Amino acid sequence: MNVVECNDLHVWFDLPGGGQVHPVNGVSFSLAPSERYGLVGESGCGKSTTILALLGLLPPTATVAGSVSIAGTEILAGGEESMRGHRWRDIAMVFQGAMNALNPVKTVGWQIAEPMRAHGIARRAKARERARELLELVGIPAAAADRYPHEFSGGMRQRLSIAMALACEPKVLLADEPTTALDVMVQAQILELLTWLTDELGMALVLVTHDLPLVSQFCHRAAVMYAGKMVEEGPADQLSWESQHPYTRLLFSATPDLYGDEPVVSIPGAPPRLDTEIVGCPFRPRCDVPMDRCAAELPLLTTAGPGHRAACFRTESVVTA
Ligand SMILES: Nc1ncnc2c1ncn2[C@@H]1O[C@H](COP(=O)(O)OP(=O)(O)OP(=O)(O)O)[C@@H](O)[C@H]1O
Repeated sequence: MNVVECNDLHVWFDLPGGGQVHPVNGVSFSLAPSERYGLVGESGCGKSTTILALLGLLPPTATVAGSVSIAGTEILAGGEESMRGHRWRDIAMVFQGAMNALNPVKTVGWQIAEPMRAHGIARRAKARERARELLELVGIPAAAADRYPHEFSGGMRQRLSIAMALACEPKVLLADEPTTALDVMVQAQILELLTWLTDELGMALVLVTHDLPLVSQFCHRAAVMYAGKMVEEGPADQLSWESQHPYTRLLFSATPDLYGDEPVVSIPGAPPRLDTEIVGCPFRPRCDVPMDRCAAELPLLTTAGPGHRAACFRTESVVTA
C-alpha cells in the first residue's frame, strides 16, 4: 500500500487587500514506503506551500482543499485538531534553517523528547532515553543531550532537527532544502543519513530543492512544479535525460554542470502571477515550442512513458500517435 496518497490538493491565501493567491492548484502524487521523491521548480511555484499543507502548518489566511491520506488514513478532513494527532507522529518535517526549528533555551535532549511526550508515546524517563538513542542514530554522541542548540555546528543542528523529526517514528518525512546552507561534505553526510533512514526504516521522503542534480542522484522519482501545478512527474534520472515537458528541459538547461560541457541557458520571462486566472498553459508565454491550442486549453498530466507523466500537448500527440 502507498504510504502517502495526495489527491487534487489546492491551497489559496486570502490577501489583506482582498483577492486571493493560488499557489497550489490540483497537485496529486503518491509515495511508496522507502521512496525518496523530489519536488522541484522555480521560486514561488508552490513547493513549500504544498508540503506545509500536508503538515497543516499554513497560516490562518490559507484554505486547503483536496485529500491527503497517510497509510490509508485521511489527515486533512478532520481539521486542526485531527491534524495535531498526525503531525510529527505520522508525518514530520525537517526545515531549511535548522536553527529556526530548535528552541535556543531548551536542551536538545528535551526538544527531541518533547514530541514523544506530547503524543503520549513515552513518559519522561523513557522519552529522555529514546532521545539519546536518536542522537546516536543521527551521528551525535548521546552525551550531547544536555547541550543547547547554539553549541552545535550547522551540520550538527541539521542532524538534531532530523532526530526531532524522527522522534515519533513518522511514516513520511518532508524536507525543505535540508542541505542548502551546508558545505558539500556535511551535505553528503546528511544525504547519506537520509538514504539510510529511508532504506532501513521504510520512511518515505519528500525532498523540496532547487538542486536538480541532487534530485537525479538521490531521489527515486520527482515532480516538476510550475505556477502551482505539476507539469511533469517521473523517474528522477529520466527527468533530465528524457524530459517530456519544455519547462523541465529548459530548467535542466539552466542548471550548470560540473564539467561545463553544456552552456547554461536561462529561461526568458518570469512565472505568471498566481493572483489572477491563468487561461491555457501557464508556461506558454515562456515556451520555446508553443502550439496554438496552448493559448486557450490547459494541458493535463498524461502518460508519457512507464511511470512518467507530463502536462504538454506535444507529449500527448507523440504518445497517442
Ligand atoms: N502566507 C502567504 N500569504 C500569501 N501568499 C503566500 C503565502 N505563502 C506563500 N505565498 C505565495 O505562494 C506562492 C508560492 O510560494 P512557495 O513558498 O510555496 O514557493 P516555493 O516554490 O517553495 O518557492 P521557494 O523555492 O522560493 O521556496 C508565492 O507566490 C508566495 O508569494
